[in-house]
Amino acid sequence: MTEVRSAETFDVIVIGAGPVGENVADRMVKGGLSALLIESELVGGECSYWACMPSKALIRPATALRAARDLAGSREAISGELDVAAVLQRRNSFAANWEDQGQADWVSAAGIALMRGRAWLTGRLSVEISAPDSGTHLAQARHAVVLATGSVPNLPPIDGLAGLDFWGTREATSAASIPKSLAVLGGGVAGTELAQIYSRLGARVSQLVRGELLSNLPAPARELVRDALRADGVQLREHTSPQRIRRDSAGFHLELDGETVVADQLLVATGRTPATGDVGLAELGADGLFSDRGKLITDQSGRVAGTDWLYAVGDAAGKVLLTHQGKYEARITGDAIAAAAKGGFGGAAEPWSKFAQTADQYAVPSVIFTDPEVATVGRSAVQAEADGVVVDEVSLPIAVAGSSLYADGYRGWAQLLIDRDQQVLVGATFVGPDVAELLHSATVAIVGEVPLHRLWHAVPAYPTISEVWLRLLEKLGL
Ligand SMILES: Cc1cc2nc3c(=O)[nH]c(=O)nc-3n(C[C@H](O)[C@H](O)[C@H](O)COP(=O)(O)OP(=O)(O)OC[C@H]3O[C@@H](n4cnc5c(N)ncnc54)[C@H](O)[C@@H]3O)c2cc1C
Ligand SMILES: NC(=O)c1ccc[n+]([C@@H]2O[C@H](COP(=O)([O-])OP(=O)(O)OC[C@H]3O[C@@H](n4cnc5c(N)ncnc54)[C@H](O)[C@@H]3O)[C@@H](O)[C@H]2O)c1
Repeated sequence: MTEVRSAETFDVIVIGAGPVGENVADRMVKGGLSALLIESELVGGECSYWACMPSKALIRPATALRAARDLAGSREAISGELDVAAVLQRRNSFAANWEDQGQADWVSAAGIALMRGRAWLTGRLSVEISAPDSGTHLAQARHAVVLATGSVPNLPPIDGLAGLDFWGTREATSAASIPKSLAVLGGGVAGTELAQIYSRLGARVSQLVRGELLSNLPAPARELVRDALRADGVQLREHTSPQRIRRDSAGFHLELDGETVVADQLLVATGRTPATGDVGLAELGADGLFSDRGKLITDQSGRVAGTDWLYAVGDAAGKVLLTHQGKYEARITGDAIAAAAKGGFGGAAEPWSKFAQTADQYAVPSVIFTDPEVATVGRSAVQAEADGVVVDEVSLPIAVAGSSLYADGYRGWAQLLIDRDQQVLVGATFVGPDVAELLHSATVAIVGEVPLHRLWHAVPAYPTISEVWLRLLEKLGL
């Protein structure tokens, strides 16, 4: 029989100390509850060590160099190439050298109890923790258990792949050196950002995309990113997928229809799935927790269908796989649990209320940190149509005084989607160097449902790239 080393009771238990788990625990402690946070790897999760932080740290120096090259005057001052060792060193510091003491200290200062080990749901409000060095522990929650277990990479069913030692995004974001050649499988956000990074850091990169590159984007946005990848030397192959992959002393061989791509290293970036398959949910014996697509069914407050005690947030909930949106869900869910524990909230939350994750449906901002950047928020034309909203589209190249001053030969594109009946913004896309900081203006307009006739009075400063707003509104007839 397994020896139980401790048994403790907390108001709430959070499984997974990524950015989302940390935030939901913090919010509940601020709401007056005691919280236990359980982590099996590094406190800080995927984002801090193998995703957002190291990937963006790898990208930035090459983007800054390109920006300097695009300006007469600063271009002439450039006398060398990127210092790859310095780029990797800077990346290491942004990944905290893969040590989590700083984050563990934050957890402790926030008044959250931390236990290291793998958690497993054993029943209603009950969790078992297998700690690497101290055996098995039990923990009981009075009010709620929150799953913030993140997501795991998908493995495409390609003949030969499963047995090979290839890179996932973890290896690509933490690599100590740059391979001479890299084959990237996947044309989503991660594959595209990393294809460009590795090309700019000196690898010969081939990117293989089953369908279209960044297929959810409008065509002109995809075209600008495609052009940039090709200009960086990425061999981009769309509408293709390897039938077989093998490895020998010459490297990885990706066998396509009629040709074989050979590369020293292979990066597989073909999407992620919520990490909810290995936490004891199946053994709970509860029905109806999962949708047909294998995702937990959660309500607006993050509570799992058919339960009054189990919640899921962030990648684990599978609604939006982005750090900032997971942290938004964490704030809403944490507040809902704290309020419910005090009898201040029960039942279903009103849309846009303190306890509803309404922005998940209507206003998710997202930035693809390629160069040019792609910044999107809200609904696409396809999503709007599916919601029964008739939209008017307006788009144009970004060509204003601010953009021409910003870079010689600035290339960009912007699109707004307008709800024809309500005359409010429902979606926006900006593509171009440094457009990420434009995005929040569109997010505010969507969340605030600002009428176009009022938006007309939001005057962009001259000369900034934001002037594109004015051109778009003029094109709409204002
Ligand atoms: C290459 C890459 C780049 C990205 N870049 C961005 C970006 O620029 N911006 C952005 O917004 N998003 C980005 N993302 C997405 C972002 O990383 C995730 O959305 C975010 O990490 C989700 O946070 P989370 O806390 O839900 O999960 P995670 O960060 O995955 O944390 C979950 C934690 O739970 C732990 N855990 C799991 N199961 C158990 C268990 N049974 N017991 C105990 N602990 C457990 C894990 O060890 C992990 O630490 C990127 C993703 C990738 C792959
Ligand atoms: N800047 C950011 O915010 C950022 C950066 C990287 C990742 N992320 C997040 O991380 C998550 C994972 O990123 P991702 O790029 O892996 O996922 P993704 O869903 O964006 O893209 C997956 C890609 O893999 C391809 N694919 C899937 N199955 C395949 C198969 N069997 N064979 C060939 N290709 C296949 C898809 O066609 C698609 O091109 C995303 O949901 C994204 O939100 C965000």
